[in-house]
Amino acid sequence: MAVIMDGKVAAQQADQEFAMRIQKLKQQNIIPGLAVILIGDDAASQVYVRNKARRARKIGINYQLHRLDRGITQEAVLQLITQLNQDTQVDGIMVQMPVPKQIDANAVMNAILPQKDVDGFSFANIGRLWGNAAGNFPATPRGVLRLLRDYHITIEGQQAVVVGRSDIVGKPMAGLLLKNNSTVTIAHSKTQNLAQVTQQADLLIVAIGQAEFITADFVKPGAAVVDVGMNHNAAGKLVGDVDFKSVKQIAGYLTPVPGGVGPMTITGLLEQVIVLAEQRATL
Ligand SMILES: Nc1nc2c(c(=O)[nH]1)N[C@@H](CN(C=O)c1ccc(C(=O)N[C@@H](CCC(=O)O)C(=O)O)cc1)CN2
Ligand SMILES: [Mg+2]
Repeated sequence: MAVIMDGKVAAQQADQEFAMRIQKLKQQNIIPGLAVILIGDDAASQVYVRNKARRARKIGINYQLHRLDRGITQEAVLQLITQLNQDTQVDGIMVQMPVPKQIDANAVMNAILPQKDVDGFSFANIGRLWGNAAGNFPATPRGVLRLLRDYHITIEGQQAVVVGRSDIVGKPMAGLLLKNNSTVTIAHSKTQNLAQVTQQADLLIVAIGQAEFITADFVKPGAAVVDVGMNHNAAGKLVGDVDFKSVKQIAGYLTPVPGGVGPMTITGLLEQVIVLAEQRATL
């Protein structure tokens, strides 16, 4: 039976560490600032943004939410970003995804100053990730790495398979695993013989957006399996991309949904904000 990697507990522990780091910054008169832009009324986004606000404020981050109407123009969003780019109290800016159709997500993300782009979605930061330079990297992959480390799971030299190639999770996850010396394969919906590929994985990271798709026959015995998926099954229950019941019998480690990667995504974001404020403190 797999060890269940508890993202809620790991996130609480991280928050304690973050609160202490922020205390130190406050002694230097630095308060980490995070500005979140939420466009429209996507129901899931409202929940995530609320969770971010609660955790950010609890540890002492100066959190500001900018709620924009679903019909807002791209120009108005860019104007707000310009204003936040210039605000010296704001260390990090992020635009909650997804955005409405009239907004060009790439244009918006690239308008954020690379050093304030806490999501690491701008081309400048993507280049830094793959160019092996220091930069801001996406929250979910950061959170996943932290969770693996908290459970003392070896990353270096291991066969890692990332299933999914999204810009938010799959690609940056692969980049960060490579940076940490895993041997990395990216598989996706067009991969042939997917089970044969995933069966090689010591670290299996799944982000394909298909409810309970990865069953025990995809998993190497003893592997660490990380489920990034969030789907609603036929009964309306929140489930991951991994079939928890069967995979639990064969994996060495497994994340639940909910309570696995989700809370660690917020951890990854908060940590990036604090790192940026710590950099400001050294200026
Ligand atoms: N600009 C960004 N947009 C989005 C990101 C991102 O990192 N940057 N990631 C996701 C949404 N997300 C954070 O923004 C996020 C998703 C899920 C959770 C979470 O805590 N999930 C809970 C379940 C919550 C529920 O009941 O629905 C869990 O898994 O336990 C936090 C943050 C897409 N957009
Ligand atoms: Mg998904």
